Amino acid sequence: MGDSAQIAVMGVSGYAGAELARLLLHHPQLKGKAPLFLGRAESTREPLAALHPQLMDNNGTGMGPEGLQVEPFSWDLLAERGVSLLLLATPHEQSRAWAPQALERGIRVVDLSGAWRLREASNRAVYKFEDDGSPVAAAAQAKSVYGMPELYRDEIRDAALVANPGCYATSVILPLKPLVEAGWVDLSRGIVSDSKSGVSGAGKAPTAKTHFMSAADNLSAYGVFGHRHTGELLEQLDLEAEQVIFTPHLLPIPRGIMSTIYVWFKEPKKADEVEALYRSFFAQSPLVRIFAAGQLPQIQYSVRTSYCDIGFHLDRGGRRCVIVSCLDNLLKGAAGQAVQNVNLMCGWKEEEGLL
Ligand SMILES: NC(=O)C1=CN([C@@H]2O[C@H](COP(=O)(O)OP(=O)(O)OC[C@H]3O[C@@H](n4cnc5c(N)ncnc54)[C@H](OP(=O)(O)O)[C@@H]3O)[C@@H](O)[C@H]2O)C=CC1
Ligand SMILES: CC(=O)N[C@@H](CCC(=O)OP(=O)(O)O)C(=O)O
Repeated sequence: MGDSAQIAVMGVSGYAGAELARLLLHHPQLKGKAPLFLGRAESTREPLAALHPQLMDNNGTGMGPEGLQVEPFSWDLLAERGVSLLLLATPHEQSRAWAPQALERGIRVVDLSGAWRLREASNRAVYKFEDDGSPVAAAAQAKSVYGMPELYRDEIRDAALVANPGCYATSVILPLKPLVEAGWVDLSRGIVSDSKSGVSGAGKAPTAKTHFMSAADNLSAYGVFGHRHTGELLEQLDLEAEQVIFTPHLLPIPRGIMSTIYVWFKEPKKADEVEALYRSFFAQSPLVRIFAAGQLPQIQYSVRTSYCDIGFHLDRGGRRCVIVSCLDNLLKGAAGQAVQNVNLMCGWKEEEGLL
């Protein structure tokens, strides 16, 4: 598919859409083959650079005001332009409606929303999808691959529908997966993930929660025992609800996530064993950076990159371990991971255009 892929981005006017546009416009495999950028069906055509001046170039031929346009969405336009891969950076409900329609037309999809991430109806219930259980939704769900390349690289290559993971979920699943899979974690003591996100995680529409007066100079917890990313943790780490407590917090910064994760090991471990396990698990994963034992990532190291950074501290007894992971919610938590999936689907190097 690689050379012939015509990519389209729906939701380019949003935060994640803007990052998708930036990454794809600079992608080495897409030189001279700009994606089709789409707005709502009822929108009017407008220059991409008018919407996102940060994407303007200085010669007026490429991304400048006379260059790329954002077109109103229509399936006819997608057919006319030969779109073969559609990126949906749209709310869950829109992605839920459009992904099956794209699949029906033979168009592959990478969906950045939560519409297709969850296998279990009990975990999907948090979204209250009206079509849940319908044959169309069930058929699309059956095709959906959880878009975390570090876990599902091979399945993603051939997938028709890739469900890009949640931003918090990425920051919790990646650091826990090696430890849980190795059977090291004492699940009877439970796992706690204390996770914090910058405000762009909530999207561009201002709300009471994200209003400057609420978010600035503040730190608040929310979604306790009920955040919709909990289901992703349970499914991807094969955990029972009682085995994990995940609490998100809103940080007064524009972007970036830090998850501080507390686990007990069943048996005492040495720091170099833990580091070796991480290094071996992610040896083929160019977008995960493992910090040396005792060194911890900070949000500022991974913000505006597509990396997930992981570090840990082990206590002297070797059983209590605090793991810290950081990523940029709009990149490894959204658009960067989506482009990583596009790379795999097109047969390109996983990290192409992302380093
Ligand atoms: N922000 C983040 O950190 C992350 C976001 N995501 C997911 O990615 C998706 C996009 O998120 P984000 O960019 O933050 O959201 P934004 O709110 O910033 O952007 C949403 C986009 O969807 C479009 N849109 C909204 N409603 C409709 C509609 N009814 N019909 C058509 N288009 C519509 C908007 O267009 P318009 O400008 O016309 O309103 C805009 O382009 C969401 O599903 C989100 O859950 C996933 C991981 C992280
Ligand atoms: C700070 C903030 O509000 N973050 C969002 C998570 C963003 C994300 O990952 O998006 P999905 O909606 O695609 O799951 C939240 O907690 O709802």
